[in-house]
Amino acid sequence: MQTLVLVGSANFTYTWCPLARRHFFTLSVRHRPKLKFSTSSDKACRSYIDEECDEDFLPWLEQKACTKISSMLSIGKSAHGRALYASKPIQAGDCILRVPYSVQLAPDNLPPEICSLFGDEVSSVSKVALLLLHEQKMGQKSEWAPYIRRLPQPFEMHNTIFWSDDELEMIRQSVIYQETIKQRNHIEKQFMAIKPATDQFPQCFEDVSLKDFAYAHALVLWTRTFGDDLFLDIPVTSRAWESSRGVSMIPFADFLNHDGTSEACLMSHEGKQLSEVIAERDYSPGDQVLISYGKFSNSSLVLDFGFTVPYNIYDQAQVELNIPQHYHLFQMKLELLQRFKAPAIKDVNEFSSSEKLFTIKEVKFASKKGRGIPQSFRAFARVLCSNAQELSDLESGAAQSDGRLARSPLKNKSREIEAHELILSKITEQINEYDACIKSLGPSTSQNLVRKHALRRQMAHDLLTGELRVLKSASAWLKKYCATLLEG
Ligand SMILES: C[S@@+](CC[C@H](N)C(=O)[O-])C[C@H]1O[C@@H](n2cnc3c(N)ncnc32)[C@H](O)[C@@H]1O
Repeated sequence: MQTLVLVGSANFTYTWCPLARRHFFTLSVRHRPKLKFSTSSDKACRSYIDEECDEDFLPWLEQKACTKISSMLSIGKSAHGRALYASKPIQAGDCILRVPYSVQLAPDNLPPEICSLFGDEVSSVSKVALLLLHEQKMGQKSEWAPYIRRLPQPFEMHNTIFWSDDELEMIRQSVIYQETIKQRNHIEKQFMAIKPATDQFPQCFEDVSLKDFAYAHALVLWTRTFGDDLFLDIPVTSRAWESSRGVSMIPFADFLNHDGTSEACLMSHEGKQLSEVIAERDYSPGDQVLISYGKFSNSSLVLDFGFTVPYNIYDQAQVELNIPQHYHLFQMKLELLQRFKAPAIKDVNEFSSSEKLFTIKEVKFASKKGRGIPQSFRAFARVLCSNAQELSDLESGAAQSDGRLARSPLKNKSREIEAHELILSKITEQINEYDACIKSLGPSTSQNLVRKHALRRQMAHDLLTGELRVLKSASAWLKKYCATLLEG
């Protein structure tokens, strides 16, 4: 992306785009729709405008907020649903939208008599999900009706929790398969937790099923990305941001679509009690304005947002190392790894299960250090391949340095090769499985596929090919590393 604008201050909190805590944001212009240009730029950007939504939505929201929200953006239609387009020339530094907290939907919008019945186990996301269902049930009487009816319908949602068993089978190879099941279980537990309270208000929640709740939950969704040290424990939401009011849905701003290469982000300004987006560059009328939801891999995107991008530079793959309990000096190695608290090993249970999932990112072939393959993974393999004397050397080496075990190449070259070949063999196994899985997806052009299934098949393809690309990059680097050691 191009120029960056410094807009941060102590009063800003940056959410929804968790990594963009760098105090600068950019907006990007992509997928400019084919416009029928006329002499008037105003006319030019009208051909893709969602007339029905554009005419009443913003005036309604501005009236509710008692303030101007945007004079520069129009609501339009894109290949990815609703989107925001520049309606007039925008210059770098312009504030293109500003949504006060007062017109954001947060847990405290739920009637207090309902909220007071919830225990701590009911999450903020579940509360906002219930709020959506409550407002939906009120129909036109809801003060949020113009917003609620513009939210995607269940049939438009493609998060993996909504995939059928057959569809999920397409991605069994990916860690997303298990994450999807975990997320379904989480939603079910949340539903059980809210039910005693909602049962007391049949007028508001009668007939609300787990399916309805899962739909509303996915619109707000809080989850954690996994396997990536950078993202661990950082909340991710599908249409919601987090502010001092808790997880909040921000009407209008949530019509912005995602571009992973953009640095753009929506900022919440606690002092002014509003969320805003500042333009960092000029826009012409008709440009679609996109922001980044975060530096997410396709696995995060498909799980949390229900879409993938064809080539995702943030893709990553998980490799599992299963070590048999009878492995040479198994207990001694586990004890050593635990004592030195290698980041790869979190707790005793993980040790005794003898399994570890490592997250790999794309490795540049020319990279000297093999950036992308976690150091913890290589250290783990080094420890596993060492004999008793070498373990003792590793232990004293760690104690004398920064306390981290086996971070440098093993002195014994053939042992270093053995450790990396162990990783390589796991990755090769996985590459073969991914290859087979991708082949079994069948051709993308099959006439027999209904649109929904074709879309999900394409997502499965994007997901698997991205993870395969990452695995292959690691494999190529490891082969080169071992060959160099052999030659040396
Ligand atoms: C915050 S909403 C953005 C507005 C949305 N298009 C709508 O119609 O309301 C996020 C949703 O938009 C869609 N979306 C956003 N960016 C996308 C992209 N780059 N590719 C595909 N779908 C995208 C996905 O359905 C996603 O769950």
